[in-house]
Order: sequence, then C-alpha cells, then structure tokens
Amino acid sequence: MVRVKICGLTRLEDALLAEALGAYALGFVLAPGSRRRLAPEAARGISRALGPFVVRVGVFRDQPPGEVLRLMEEARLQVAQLHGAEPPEWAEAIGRFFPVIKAFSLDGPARPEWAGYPAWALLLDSPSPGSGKPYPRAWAEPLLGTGKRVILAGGITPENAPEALALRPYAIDLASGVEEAVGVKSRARLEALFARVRAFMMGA
Ligand SMILES: O=C(O)c1ccccc1NCC(=O)[C@H](O)[C@H](O)COP(=O)(O)O
Repeated sequence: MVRVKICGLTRLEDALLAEALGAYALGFVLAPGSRRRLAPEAARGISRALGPFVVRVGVFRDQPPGEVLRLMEEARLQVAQLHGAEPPEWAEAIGRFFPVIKAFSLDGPARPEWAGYPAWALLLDSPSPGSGKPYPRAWAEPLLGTGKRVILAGGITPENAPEALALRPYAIDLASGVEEAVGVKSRARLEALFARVRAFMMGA
C-alpha cells in the first residue's frame, strides 16, 4: 500500500483532480510566509467540496496550539502537520483533538531520537519545505523499520518517485514536483505521478 499526499493545494480544481487520481491526503498550507498559504475560509471551501474519503491536512509552522486548533476548525481540516520547531507539548495539546504529523528537516541522516516525538507520523523533508529540493533518500533509513510511520517529502517528482517508494514509507508527499507554478498543480504532472505509483505497485 502506497499513500500519496499532494500538498500546497490552493485551487479547488487541483484538489478535485488529485482526489480523483487517488491521492490519500491533500495538504493546505496555513503557515505564514508560504507562497502557497491559503486563508482558512478558502481551505474550508475546498474541504467542503471534496469527497468524504480523502484526508484534509493543515500545514503549520511554529504556530501555538490555540492558533492551530482555531485554524483547523475554521478550515474544516482533519490532520495537523507541524513544520517548525514545535515542542512536544504543543503536539500533545493539538493531538488531543487531531492526529499530528511532525515534519523534520534533513541536513543529514535522520536522528533516531525523533521517533520519540509524540506524533502519529514523522515527515522527513528538505531543509526548505516546499522548495522542491531533494536530499539523499538514504538519510531516512535510521527511522525506517523503527515502527514509527515515516512520510517522505522533499523534491519528490514523478521521475524520482520510485526511489522514495522503494523505501516503502508510510506515504510520500509532494508539492513542487507536480506543479506548473507555485501553488498551481499540473494535470500532466499529477497524472504522471499516479501512473508511476501504480506501475511501482504492480511491480512491487
Ligand atoms: O509548501 C510550502 O510552501 C510549505 C511552506 C512552509 C511549510 C511547509 C510547506 N509545505 C509542506 C509540505 O508538506 C510540502 O509538500 C513538502 O515540504 C515538500 O515540498 P516539495 O519539496 O515542494 O515537494
């Protein structure tokens, strides 16, 4: 089973297309400073138009639990992804209401101690989230096989996705690799990605 999260959605048409192609989760950036940032009401409009069986993920960075919980409710989202230096206590406070994904930026091999962070899954990303910059996928290995769910992100594209899939992560996550402009997904690139994922599954 390979789960695909398409992140940084800003348009309803792109979210509906990603859902139709088989995305398991869709990410909406509510963190300040991102060129993909959506207002909560815009994310709510997209979330309300999607089917019931695709997971809506809110993406945050260094925003305190009260702000995250308010935005999650306002935007009608279901999972909180924390992309900053959030202390475990923040994740525990948010985790009382929503499943939490904790993102870590890799500038070298993943640290085994991250497995102790109170999150439902760990997302291993490049140092600059949303940049389309990859890293050596072997850097994820210290956390694979620990029993912790690992989501691989950071510069994944339809072309290099098999390298990430071969590590059999809990999921893969993409923003830039399926875009024609920042925040604007490409139909052709989304279709190419899901074709590569299906081909990998058939051959796995
Ligand atoms: O996508 C952004 O603009 C972003 C900004 C700030 C924090 C997180 C952000 N994205 C979160 C994601 O989960 C991205 O999909 C992930 O960083 C991978 O991005 P990419 O390398 O562009 O595929």
